[in-house]
Amino acid sequence: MTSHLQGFSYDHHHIPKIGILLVNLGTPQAATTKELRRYLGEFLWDYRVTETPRALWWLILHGIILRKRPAHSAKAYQRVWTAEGSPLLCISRAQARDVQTALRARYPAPVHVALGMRYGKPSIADALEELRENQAQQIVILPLYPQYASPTTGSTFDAVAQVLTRWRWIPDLRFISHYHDHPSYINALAQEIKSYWQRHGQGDRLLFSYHGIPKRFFLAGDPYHCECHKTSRLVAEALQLLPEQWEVCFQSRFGREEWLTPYTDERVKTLAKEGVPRIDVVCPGFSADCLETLAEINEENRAYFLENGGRYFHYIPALNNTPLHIEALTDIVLNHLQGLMTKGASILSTEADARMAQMQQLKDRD
Ligand SMILES: C=CC1=C(C)c2cc3[nH]c(cc4nc(cc5[nH]c(cc1n2)c(C)c5CCC(=O)O)C(CCC(=O)O)=C4C)c(C)c3C=C
Ligand SMILES: [Fe+2]
Ligand SMILES: [Fe+2]
Repeated sequence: MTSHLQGFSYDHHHIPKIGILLVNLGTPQAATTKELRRYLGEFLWDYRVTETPRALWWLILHGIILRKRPAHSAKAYQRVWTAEGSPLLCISRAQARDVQTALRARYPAPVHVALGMRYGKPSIADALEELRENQAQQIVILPLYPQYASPTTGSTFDAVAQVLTRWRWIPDLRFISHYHDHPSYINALAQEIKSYWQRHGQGDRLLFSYHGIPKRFFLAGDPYHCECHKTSRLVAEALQLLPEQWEVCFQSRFGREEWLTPYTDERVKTLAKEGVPRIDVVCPGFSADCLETLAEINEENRAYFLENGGRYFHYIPALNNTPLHIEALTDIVLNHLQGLMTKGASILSTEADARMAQMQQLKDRD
């Protein structure tokens, strides 16, 4: 079926099939010391994560870290583990399913969404294979890290590129390197916080807590710190908060060197000691609840706050697969798909929109 609107010849069967690759960090397959040793060994061997000379790091990793940390981490994972396994994996699966449903409702060509984990399973290789089997001709890669960081987003790119070195025929590709200021993402955060406050009341201070990175990476030019601050400022503006009502802090430091500051645990203790009775903590850098939010924030930092004289500690859950988050992720993908569709044609973005509408009409006629 061919249509000749606005000078474009458009054959419905030539609308390319789209593959979406959602990626998150990954998680151990069981909350056991043995599996944690394997998982942490893979994760912490990634040069993007440590940027330490290999020979030296091998000695530190195998001689020190992998002796004690796996048992300690296994205990932490056991506290958050569910009947269906790791929360991060369960939630990521639900996100992939729901984004696929939403995209199929909004995009006129066949869409398949696959989930890949940077470390562990399902791997990025598994997910790309799933897209290949579904004959995806164009692939959009969406790492589920709103703020770009080399150890997370950059490492995802490396892993995708590594798999593609074995592909004969490389599809059209689009890599979404960040969405820290996308209006739909900011809106989802602001609405979820507002709705939380409507149900539980609003605290005296809102802490935006992000996973840290070594300060060394920031000084070398990683945009992560800046993007965390921008997300927080945009959400605070959307909520019409005064400067004294919110602050940014960084959690989950690892190793001895200095990381991004202020540290979440120190701020939580200080606020309690200063007599701030109630704080709300939100973690916009985690697209899904995981060990770092469920155990570190909602258990450990809650305890620090209450032990030091704080009265009420409220953790506002991650966006997970809430409808507004799915809508935001779908919007982000669609923005990039429009870019892919206009490839090779010199048309303005308004005309690209018109073409989308035209394709939708073709679909409706089927
Ligand atoms: C959201 C962004 C993340 C950044 C940036 C990040 C950097 C980073 N992380 C480590 C070390 C560890 N992180 C661990 C867990 C973990 N980290 C993220 C996200 C970011 N990390 C998530 C979502 C998770 C949870 C995974 C889960 O299964 O629930 C761990 C493992 C747990 C533990 O043993 O503490 C380590 C180790 C470094 C070194 C780093 C930046 C250089
Ligand atoms: Fe799938
Ligand atoms: Fe981490």
